[in-house]
Amino acid sequence: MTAPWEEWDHILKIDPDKELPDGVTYGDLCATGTDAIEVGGTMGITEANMEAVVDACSEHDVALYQEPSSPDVVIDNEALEGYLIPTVFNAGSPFWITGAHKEWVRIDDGLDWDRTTTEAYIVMNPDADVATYTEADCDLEADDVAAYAEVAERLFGQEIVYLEYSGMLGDPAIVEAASEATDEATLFYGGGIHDYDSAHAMAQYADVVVVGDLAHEGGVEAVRETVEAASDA
Ligand SMILES: CC(C)=CCC/C(C)=C/CC/C(C)=C/CC/C(C)=C/COP(=O)(O)OP(=O)(O)O
Ligand SMILES: O=P(O)(O)OC[C@@H](O)CO
Ligand SMILES: [Mg+2]
Repeated sequence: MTAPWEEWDHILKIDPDKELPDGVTYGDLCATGTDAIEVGGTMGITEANMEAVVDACSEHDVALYQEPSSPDVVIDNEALEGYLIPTVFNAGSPFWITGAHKEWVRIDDGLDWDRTTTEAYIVMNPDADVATYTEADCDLEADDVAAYAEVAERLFGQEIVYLEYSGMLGDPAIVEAASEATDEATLFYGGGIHDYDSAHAMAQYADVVVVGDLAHEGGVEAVRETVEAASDA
């Protein structure tokens, strides 16, 4: 059976702790042509702000996924297609690799495994909240990244490898290296995509590009351009 993300080119990541630009609604963002909305962020995430965004998007015809940053913000909402759970391969503490996951399973006894998948994160921008939060070792060359991607796919059976440059545009040569190192896994790229060209540059090598801050800082047209670039690439 094909997983949904194998068919995707573009994800819009909405951070429930951030405002939308003036005049932009969640409905407008859902209608940009993106393949899926991922609701998540690192700081300031609560069950309440997660619910609010999921409810606002649920009236629109787009696949909705939650990407929780910790077990206590996972919500049980029928509008969700599924849960994409990060595990940070280059984290400084095992808590962000398997520890938080163990706590989640220990505390919650009704997990919906059929709708739950992990994302094997490789965090690349040392200045991003997610890097400080997980104490990630971002001092990685292309061959390190390629090796992490291969380990994620081959040794850990990860369906999704996520190259995360949150807040900055990454190096296309590194995205290319990760792409060459993966075969079955779907490669997500996220970070700094702000227009057609930046989306196109990353989508040449990544299977799926993730656009985050632009949803909060740009306009609907800017997001739409990135959707077009991802499908053209
Ligand atoms: C086990 C469960 C349910 C959760 C744990 C999940 C893990 C390991 C989370 C650690 C990595 C993390 C915080 C992922 C969240 C998604 C993400 C990277 C959002 C973008 O981060 P930034 O752009 O740095 O954050 P802000 O935009 O909020 O500053
Ligand atoms: O916010 P930006 O920089 O677009 O990054 C997108 C996403 O990868 C963040 O988790
Ligand atoms: Mg961000």
